[in-house]
Parts: sequence; C-alpha cells; structure tokens
Amino acid sequence: MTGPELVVHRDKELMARATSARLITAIVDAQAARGTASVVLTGGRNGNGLLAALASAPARDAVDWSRLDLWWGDERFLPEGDPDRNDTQARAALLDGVPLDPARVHTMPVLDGRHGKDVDAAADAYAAELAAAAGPDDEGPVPAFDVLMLGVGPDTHVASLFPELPAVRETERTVVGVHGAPKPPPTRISLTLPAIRAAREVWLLAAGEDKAQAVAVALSGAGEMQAPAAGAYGTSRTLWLLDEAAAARLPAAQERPSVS
Ligand SMILES: O=C1O[C@H](COP(=O)(O)O)[C@@H](O)[C@H](O)[C@H]1O
Repeated sequence: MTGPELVVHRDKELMARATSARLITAIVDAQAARGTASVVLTGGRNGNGLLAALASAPARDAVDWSRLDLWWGDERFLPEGDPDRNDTQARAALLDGVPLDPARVHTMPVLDGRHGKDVDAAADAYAAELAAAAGPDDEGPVPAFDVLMLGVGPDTHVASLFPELPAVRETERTVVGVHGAPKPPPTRISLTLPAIRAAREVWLLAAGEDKAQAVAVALSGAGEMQAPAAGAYGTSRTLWLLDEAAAARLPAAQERPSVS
C-alpha cells in the first residue's frame, strides 16, 4: 500500500492538461522499460476532460499507440454505442483519433451482446480477459497496470464502487456486476478494489467544488465501505490529482501549493 500524494492544480482545465502530459510521460516510460504499456481508463467528467486534453497535446505523438493496452475501470451496462457508455465517450474524446491496435482496446461487455442482459456473466467474461492478460510476474489474475485512473464521484465512489453496496466489499473477484447503483444507469460492471490495487500507479482525479467534500472525507481516514475512494491505491504510487476547488476542504496539513 502506498500513501497518497497530492497535486493541486489551479483549475480543471489546467489539471486536465497537466495530467495528460503526465500520462504521456508514464506511457512512454513504460514502453521504454517493458516494450508495452497498460492504462486503465475512467469515465466521468474528469476522465473525459483528460482524454480530450491528450487529444490536443502535441506530445501525444511520442506515444507508440500500437503498443498500448487500454482497459476500463468500470462501464455503464448499456448497448454498444450508447452515448452514456464510458467507452463511447472515450472514443469520441480521443480513441478514434489515435492509431491504437483494436485487439488491445479491452472494452467491457455491452448490454444485449454475447451475455444478453446478464451483467454478472458479462463481468465474469471481463475477469477472464484480464486473467488471460496477466503474466507470470503479475500477482494474481490481473495485469500490473502501469496507470489506473479513477474519477472520484461526489459521493466518494470510484469506478462503479459505491458506498455500502456489495461491490465495494468484494475481496475475491476482480470484476463484478453492479446492481442498484445510486447514479444512473443502475446496472454496471466494475473492477473491484483488489483489481485496482494490482496497478503500479493509481491516479484519482477530482475537480470542482462538488467533489470537495468527497476528497476531504476520503483523505481523512474514512473506511473504504463508506468512502470507496479511500480504498484505492497502487503498489508503487497513489496520486490524487485535484484542482483548487476540489481541494478546498482538505485539512490544512494536507494542502499543497498550487502549481501553475
Ligand atoms: O459514473 C461514473 O462516475 C464516476 C465519476 O464521474 P464524474 O463525472 O463525477 O467525474 C466515473 O469515474 C466513473 O467511471 C463513471 O462510470
């Protein structure tokens, strides 16, 4: 377990641009060290803002997109192409504009696809895909992702792990079907905390004053059942990337100077 490091940016636009630069560097470094890189994408406003910033960053050409594996931390269980799916939004923001290898874009299953309406079977299938990608050096049935990103919801949810729902209590499975999520749509697929914790680096993204309370709670010793974001950390690094509005309610001891 790694303790959280905080970086506070002036506003959400700057946060998105700085984080896209950080992600480019992380991918290039991983590709230089291991030949390939693996990144877990998040949905939501901050995740899509970051992808849009990356799309317009000149340094994006430093990435070898054909040697990048993309996974998702969670997905809204909706039909393929639905505008509310996280993968649809990620394609529009970035993925359709870069030369990825389609075989390395590991989207989560769709409603009415191979598993019909059975979200639990769909989650099991994604777990099997992750297990097949795990190598002998990886601990357990998930790859050691280079960077796993999580948008933090105003209720402290990350991925589709909502406070007090069974998914956040999962200790064995790496992917679960989520039923009755308080944020629409109610049926989702999510990585679990054990899968998230297999990542080398976990980056938690939060911008805007509606995230300030969640950030303060998660970073003030709350339990992961009440505040799932508190249970998300990486094996090498746990980085909270915030804007000033989201950092506004942190205790003074945790505040960091803004970067411009
Ligand atoms: O529904 C979801 O919400 C969270 C947070 O989204 P935000 O718009 O409040 O930033 C997101 O991280 C997750 O992937 C998504 O499915």
